[in-house]
Amino acid sequence: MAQYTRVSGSVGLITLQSPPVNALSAAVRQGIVDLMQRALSEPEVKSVVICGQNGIFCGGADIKEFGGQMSGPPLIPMIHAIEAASKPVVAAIEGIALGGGLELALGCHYRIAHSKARVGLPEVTLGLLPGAGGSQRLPRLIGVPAALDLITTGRHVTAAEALKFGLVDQITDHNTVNVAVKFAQRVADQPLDARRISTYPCLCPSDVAVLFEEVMQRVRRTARGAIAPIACVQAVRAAATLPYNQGMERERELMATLFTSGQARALQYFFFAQRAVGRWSMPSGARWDTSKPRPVHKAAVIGLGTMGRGITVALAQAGFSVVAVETQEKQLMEAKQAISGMLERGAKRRGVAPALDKINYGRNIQSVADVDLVIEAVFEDMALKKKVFQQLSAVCKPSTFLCSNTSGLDIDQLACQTRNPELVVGMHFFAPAHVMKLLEVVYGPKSSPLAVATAMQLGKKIGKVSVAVGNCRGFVGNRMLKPYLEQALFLLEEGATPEFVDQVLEEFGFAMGVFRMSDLSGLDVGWKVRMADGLAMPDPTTGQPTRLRQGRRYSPLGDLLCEQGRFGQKTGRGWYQYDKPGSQVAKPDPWLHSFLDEYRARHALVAHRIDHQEVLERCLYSMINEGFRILEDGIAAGPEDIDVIYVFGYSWPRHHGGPMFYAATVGLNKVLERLEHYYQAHPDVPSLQPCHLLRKLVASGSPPIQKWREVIKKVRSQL
Ligand SMILES: CC(C)(COP(=O)(O)OP(=O)(O)OC[C@H]1O[C@@H](n2cnc3c(N)ncnc32)[C@H](O)[C@@H]1OP(=O)(O)O)[C@@H](O)C(=O)NCCC(=O)NCCSC(=O)C[C@@H](O)CCCCCCCCCCCCC(=O)O
Repeated sequence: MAQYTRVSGSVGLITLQSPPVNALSAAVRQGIVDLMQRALSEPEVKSVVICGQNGIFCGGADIKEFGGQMSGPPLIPMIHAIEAASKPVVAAIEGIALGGGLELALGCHYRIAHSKARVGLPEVTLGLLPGAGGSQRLPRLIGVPAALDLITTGRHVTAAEALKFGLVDQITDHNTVNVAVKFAQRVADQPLDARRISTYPCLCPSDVAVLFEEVMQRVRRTARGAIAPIACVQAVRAAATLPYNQGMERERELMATLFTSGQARALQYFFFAQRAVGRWSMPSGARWDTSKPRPVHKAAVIGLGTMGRGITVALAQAGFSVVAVETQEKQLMEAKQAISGMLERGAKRRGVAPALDKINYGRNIQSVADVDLVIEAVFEDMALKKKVFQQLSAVCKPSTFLCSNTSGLDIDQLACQTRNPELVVGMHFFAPAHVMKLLEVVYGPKSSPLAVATAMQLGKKIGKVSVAVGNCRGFVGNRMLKPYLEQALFLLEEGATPEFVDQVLEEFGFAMGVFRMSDLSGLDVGWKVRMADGLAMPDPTTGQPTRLRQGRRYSPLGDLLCEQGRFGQKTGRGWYQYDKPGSQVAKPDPWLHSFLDEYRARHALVAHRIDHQEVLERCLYSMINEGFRILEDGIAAGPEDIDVIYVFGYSWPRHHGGPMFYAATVGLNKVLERLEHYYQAHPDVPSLQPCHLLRKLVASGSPPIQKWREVIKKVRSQL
């Protein structure tokens, strides 16, 4: 919807009204078309201002409409009509002008922005391109290099940057609509020919062909199989090389391909999934909208290893006072230096002062007595963590929230060490903690909704996408990783190489295949966990068959490498070889290939040809199967939670939507059928046995992912 008022006698003011972001729904587009006609037909009206209600210009096309039948006036002719109008039209940009919102503003003859406004063309993040003329007008207005940057990254720019680009004509700190109205009055009689961007020539640098080639190569390298960034470059190339009308035709063709693509559907699903995880719920019925967080002013971090340092930086950068504790003097000094460096580099990048004074360092746990919330980040050892929680419970004020950054240990056991177990939750950060967006907030059986709400809010304040999950070994992310890693090792036993498995996973879109990732994070990390679990013991000590543990197939390959001191990048050898310890360039290692041959011979394993499909299906479907088990167990409330965790925490390619969305795209019946096939071939691998919920969903006709929660509820109520 849109509203029309006449202001100052001669200005027609059109206000977009569609909360929360004034998206260009069919009703809004209809409103604009009707009200533009009215403004143009009223002789007293000499110029027009378009603005949005509640201090927000426009968040772009209404993404919710994309899934269904589009109705109402189309955007492109609407914007053309505005540009062709005989009276000046001024966009008054407050808050945001994004996507179709900015394209609307580009169709206006002038743009006035509030100094705090942000503008951009983020369509690429939704699997689209700026398909309402944005790919053709923006390069004509601000030049090809800047337009390529904005359109291929989808980044939002500040009003100041927009002014520098020439994207807006003026910025103001005052009431933008009032300033725009005055401006509209001033330009009422000005000729409009020079204000219609579609008539501008597209100014290109002399080496434009080289520029496009370079950008295309960069985009292909970083897109990890996403098609929209490539289409964005092609659309801007059309602006640079073709007359406007032909460029628009090319934009339409490219958009038509993207609009109906699976990638666009996945990315749009993911847009809403990211927002849905904020509306958390617990099996007890506690919810985000009925649980109030308590404010946190001062926090503490215990243990300043890699994780503790990153968490300290994230808290300080967000303005929290932090007490950072490390008991060993030498480690404390090293940590202080490292944290200061991280803060200084971050501040330099963002053009602000480093938040060094937000942190007080100490060696004594007593120094956290008055904080509101503590995040324990000591070594991943249950006995050690229990001791720390006992100390914290004795030292801190009774209302202090005690959180653990464990990546998978039992939160309940930690809660049991404290006086107030209801104030204990997991806050599982991902390394590097000041960079990675994901935070798993883990509630145990005793955690209160207050503690969950507080940790979720703290996560939001430090810029994380926080997902509330239940307490189980590995929580959501690491629990699903286990069958994935396991399958990768089994594939090596059966004849694959690390390079081949990684190549398949990287072609699928992971930033790194499983073995390169394992070399990066260090093979010894998992080895220590397996030792603690009594799994990684050499046979003579336990009398266990090498390839069987607790009645299940087990691959000791990772343990055998660790026994040889091959811990990955840091030792210069792992699943790959590196020029020197610490080097990041992974090279296939002939030693490893011989080692695998000998291993197979020793265990009478006959290598068979493993193809692309088998790698993908076994690695991904076993992980997805665990995802269904997690939903069945109530550890995650819905598939969106799992998908957000995987995209933000495990580099799952966003254009595949996340593992659960991917399963829906592949078809649940196909996933089930392939798991059945592999389980039959490997009956000693329980993670390949299709879980009950997956069977139930297939039996219910494989409903769309948005309806899974209903089936999950039924399955859980029958447990
Ligand atoms: C706007 C934001 C920055 C606000 O952030 P904030 O943190 O304040 O709030 P939230 O993110 O939580 O959002 C609040 C609330 O609003 C919902 N929402 C936000 N934006 C939209 C939107 N654009 N549409 C619908 N809903 C929106 C959000 O979901 C929240 O609600 P919820 O209930 O979920 O909590 C931030 O929200 C943001 O970044 N928004 C997205 C901005 C964006 O990406 N805009 C671009 C949209 S795409 C676009 O504009 C496309 C246009 O270029 C062109 C369209 C042309 C269409 C032509 C179609 C041609 C088709 C051809 C097909 C041919 C086929 C054939 O030939 O057959």
